[in-house]
Amino acid sequence: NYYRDVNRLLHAVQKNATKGDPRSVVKAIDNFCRQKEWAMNVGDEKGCILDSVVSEVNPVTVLELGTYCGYSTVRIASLLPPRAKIITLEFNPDYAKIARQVIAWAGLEDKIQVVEGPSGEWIPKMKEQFGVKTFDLVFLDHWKDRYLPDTKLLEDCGLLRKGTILLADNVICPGTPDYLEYVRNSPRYKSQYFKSHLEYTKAEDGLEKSVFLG
Ligand SMILES: O=C(NCCNC(=O)c1cc(-c2ccc(F)cc2)cc(O)c1O)c1cc(O)ncn1
Ligand SMILES: [Mg+2]
Repeated sequence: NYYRDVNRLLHAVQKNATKGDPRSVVKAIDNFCRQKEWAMNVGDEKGCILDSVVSEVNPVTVLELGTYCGYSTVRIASLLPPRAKIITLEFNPDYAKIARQVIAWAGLEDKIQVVEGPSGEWIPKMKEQFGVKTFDLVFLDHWKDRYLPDTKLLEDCGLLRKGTILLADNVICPGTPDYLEYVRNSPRYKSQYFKSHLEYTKAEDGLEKSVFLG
């Protein structure tokens, strides 16, 4: 089952990665997923696109929707300036448990807050619970049918500012058609597609980068 798999992924990190070295944690997960068991991390190919967007935005406040094992959380956090923070939401408690341990192995606990529960319930509480004003970068990688409702929720809660970047994984596979249609046709976004492949496979997938225009 899914939980046993993610536990084996954690053991591969603890066996093959150097404690406190985020890039070795990323490498260990990619090697495990290529050689042993596929897992739904953003992966190395799309991960490079994620890295370039994070480096370009240089965000101080990041929201990640969908932590899973913490692969992209570690990838993003390893590129952030000293005081920058990531809040990452995960619905599934088993995934959250593994992610906290992967994040600890990478030594990035101080930059990352893992929050368990449904994104639809937590987004409206971001300001009061975490003292967030607006997000500089949002990485969407959770349930594909939640991308659009959660984006509208972020707008309605005033958590996006002029220039906030939304970066969405899996817009082709598994696909997020309603979200794509929205960000590509709404006058409030400027959208761009980065063609790539589904993690660890040859299937097409890609990231959609959308700038909120206010
Ligand atoms: O599964 C939960 N989240 C992961 C969302 N992510 C995905 O579903 C995902 C899936 C795929 C994928 C692609 C091809 C394929 F054949 C199978 C899966 C790839 C990805 O890159 C993802 O990101 C989940 C559980 C739960 O109980 N509650 C809230 N969320
Ligand atoms: Mg994904």
